[in-house]
Parts: sequence; C-alpha cells; structure tokens
Amino acid sequence: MVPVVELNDVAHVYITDREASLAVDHLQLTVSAGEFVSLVGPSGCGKTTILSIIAGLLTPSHGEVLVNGHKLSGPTPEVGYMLQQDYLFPWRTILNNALLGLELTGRITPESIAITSGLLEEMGLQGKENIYPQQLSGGMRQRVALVRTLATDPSLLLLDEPFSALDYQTKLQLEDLISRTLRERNKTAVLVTHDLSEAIAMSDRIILLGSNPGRIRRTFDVPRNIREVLPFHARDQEGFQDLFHEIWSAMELRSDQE
Ligand SMILES: Nc1ncnc2c1ncn2[C@@H]1O[C@H](COP(=O)(O)OP(=O)(O)OP(=O)(O)O)[C@@H](O)[C@H]1O
Repeated sequence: MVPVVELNDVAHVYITDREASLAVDHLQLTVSAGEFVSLVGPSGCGKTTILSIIAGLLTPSHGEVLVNGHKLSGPTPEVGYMLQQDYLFPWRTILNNALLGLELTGRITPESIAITSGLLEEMGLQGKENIYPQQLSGGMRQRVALVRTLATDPSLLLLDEPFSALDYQTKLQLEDLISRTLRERNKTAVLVTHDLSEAIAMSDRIILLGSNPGRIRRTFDVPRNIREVLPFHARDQEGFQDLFHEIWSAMELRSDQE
C-alpha cells in the first residue's frame, strides 16, 4: 500500500539576512495509512519545520515529500493542520468557522454542511452552531478547530501541540476524543508534542529527534496493549512506564554518546 507520507532525504536551510542555518537534515520518514506517529525532541530540533514541510507550507531545500504517492508542491486538501492556537475567526459563528476549509476549497454543499453539523454534534457541540467563539471555553474551541480540520476529510492530520494551551483535565478528555475520532475514520496523524506521556498514550510510533541540525535519532514502537486502549487508560497499561523511561533516557543521552 502507498504510504500516506514519505519524506525522502529532506533537508531545510533557513536563510535570514545574517545567516543560513540548517534546521533539519537527512530526514527519511514513512507514515502508513491509519498510523499515528509522534515527533518528540528538544526545543529547536525542527518539529514544526517538519510539519510545515509536510503541510506544503514550506518547500524543503533538499529532498522530496510524497503525500499519497504524489509529490507535494504546496498545500493540499489531503493534509489538515491543527495548531496549538485554534485560530477561530471571532466574527464567524461556530458553524461558519467549522465550514471555513470547505468554503476555501469550494466544497460547500448541503451534504457537506450536514456532515459538519454532525461532526460538531459528535464533539459535544450541539446547540452551539450559531454562537461565536468567544462564548466557548478553550477546550470547546479546540474541538471546533478539530471539526474544521476534519470537515474537509483530509487523509492526514498534522497536530502541532494541539493540547498544550489547555488545562490538564480538558487535555486528557480531548486526547481521548481525538484518538477515538481518528481511529474510527482510519485517519493518519503526525503529532508534535513536548509531553512524552501524551506521545506514548496516543501513538503507534514515536520518533525521537536530535538537534543541530534536526535529525531522526531513534524510533520507538508502542506496544500493542498500550495502543489498543484510549490515551487516558493507556497510561495505566503494563509497559507504559518502561517505555517512558526508555525514551526519556534516550533523550537525555547526547547524540555523540550513542
Ligand atoms: N522562520 C525561521 N527563520 C530562521 N530560522 C528558523 C525559522 N523557523 C525556525 N527556525 C530555526 O530552525 C530550527 C528548528 O525550529 P523549529 O521551530 O522547527 O523547532 P521545534 O522543534 O518545533 O521547536 P520548539 O519545540 O521550540 O517548538 C531552530 O533552530 C529555529 O531557530
């Protein structure tokens, strides 16, 4: 089966007035359909750069990116991007915010509106369609952002720290909701997070990056018993703490000690 994402020897150099800096180098990465992969690593190792490249927002200086077997040359509806901030427009109602992606891609139809309303309901936002973002809590707003991302039916979702601005309880609830929603639809996802336990609880595979320049250092497969349950209960599964410590130790180890 064709992978949903393939990065072949991708590198990126940021060029500013003062310098050129190699942000990521020699990236080789394949993500299969239905897989949930997390990118973890120290600040500045290139996690956001990699997501921007996969989103088609940044053209890599070297190498190529394939999405569903096609070479990426810019943003595509096949890839949805969800960020830490929800970026809802305050002047649009919840439903109209959720419909934004469909509107921008010229796909507003009675059917797509009904599907989006159904998604809002699934996210516990029934009755909120005609109110405005400022009337919602942070967790609710992130759920609207998720609906907006899912409404265009992308095969791949890029999640850049989508829970980091939320309180702990809301974050755990949203992790379960997103995990269940993506699994039910067999969506593929790449998550960037600073929270290692979140990465283990949500993923099939964890990619540890090192910095200067950003490179893949190690990959960890999450055991089946952890993957099979939703994130909240995954944390209680046998082997969870062992994997946490294994990845943590690898993070602490400098790359020159490997
Ligand atoms: N627009 C830019 N211009 C110049 N350098 C940049 C730019 N964006 C990122 N960088 C540099 O590229 C490197 C990777 O940055 P990136 O934001 O991808 O890392 P990150 O792992 O997502 O960091 P964090 O965990 O802090 O969010 C860093 O050294 C950063 O300073």
